[in-house]
Amino acid sequence: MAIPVPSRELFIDGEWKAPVLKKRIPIINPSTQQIIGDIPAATKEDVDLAVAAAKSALSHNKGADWSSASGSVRARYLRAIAAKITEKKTELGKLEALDSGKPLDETLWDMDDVAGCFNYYADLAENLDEKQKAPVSLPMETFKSYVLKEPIGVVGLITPWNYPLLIATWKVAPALAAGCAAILKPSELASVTCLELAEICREVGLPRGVLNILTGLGPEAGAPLASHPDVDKITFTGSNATGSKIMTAAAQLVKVFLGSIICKLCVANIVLLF
Ligand SMILES: NC(=O)c1ccc[n+]([C@@H]2O[C@H](COP(=O)([O-])OP(=O)(O)OC[C@H]3O[C@@H](n4cnc5c(N)ncnc54)[C@H](O)[C@@H]3O)[C@@H](O)[C@H]2O)c1
Ligand SMILES: NCCCC=O
Repeated sequence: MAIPVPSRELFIDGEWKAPVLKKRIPIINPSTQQIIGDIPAATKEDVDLAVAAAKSALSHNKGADWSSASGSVRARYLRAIAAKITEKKTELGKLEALDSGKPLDETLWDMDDVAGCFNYYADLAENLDEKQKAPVSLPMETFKSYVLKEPIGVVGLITPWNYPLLIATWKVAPALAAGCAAILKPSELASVTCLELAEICREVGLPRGVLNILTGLGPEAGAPLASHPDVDKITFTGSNATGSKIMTAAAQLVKVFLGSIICKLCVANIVLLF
C-alpha cells in the first residue's frame, strides 16, 4: 500500500498558504509508528485569516457567487466534488488507511459514503429552490407571509480522527448546500484526506473562501475557531471533554442561546442542539 503522502499547506481563500508561524506536525502511521510526512499547524493568526476569507466569500458579487446563489448552482459544485472523490477513491482510501490506521477495506467504503453524502446534499440544495419563499397561510388577508431560507453565515466545523473525511463531509456538505462559508478543522491525528479535499475544491473551482481547511492542534487551532466572534455557528464531533470546552467558549459569545452550536459527543448517537 506504499503511497507518498502529499505535502500540503493550509487552504485559505482558495489557495494553499503556509501557516503564519510556519509550524508543522508530523504524521505518524499508527501501524508502524513511522513518520510519513507532516501537516501544517494553524494558530489563531491563520484562524483569523480563514474566518475573514469565509466572511468575505458570503458577500462576493453581492452574494450571487455563493450565499444567495440558487441551490442548483451550489449543487453543481457538490456533485463535482463527489465525482472527484469517486475518481480518486483508491488513492484517498490508501492515504486515510495510512494516516488513521484503519483497514483499507473500511476506508474505501468510507470514500463511497463521502461521495454519496456530497450527492445527497446536492439533491437537498436543488430541493431548496422549490421550497424557497413557500407561502405561510395566515388568518388575516391584510398580512402576507412566506418562508425565506437563508444561510446562517460563517460556520466552524471541528471533527475527530476516527472517520476523518466522512465526518468532515457530514458537516461540509450540508453547510455548503445551505450557502454557508465554512472553516474545517480536522483532527491533528488524521488530517491527510481532508487536505486532499482542499485540492479537490481547487480542481472543481469552488469559489474562493467558501471552504477553508485548517489543520492543527485543538488548543491552538480549534479553540480560536470555536471562540471567534465572526463565526456564526460551530459544529463539533469528538470527546465529551472537548465538547464541554467548546460549549463553554460558545456560551461566552452567547452563541448557545442563538441556536448556534451542535455537539456530537462520545456517547453514541447523542446530539445536543441548543
Ligand atoms: N457521536 C458521534 O457520532 C461520534 C463520532 C465519532 C467520534 N466520536 C467521539 O469522538 C472521540 C474521538 O475523537 P477525538 O479523540 O478526535 O476527540 P477530541 O475531542 O480529542 O478531538 C476532536 C476535535 O476537537 C479538536 N479540539 C481539541 N481540543 C479543542 C479545543 N479546546 N477547542 C476546539 N477544538 C478542540 C481536536 O483537535 C479535534 O479536531 C471519541 O470520544 C468518540 O466517541 C463521536
Ligand atoms: N458509520 C460511521 C459512524 C461514525 C460515528 O462514530
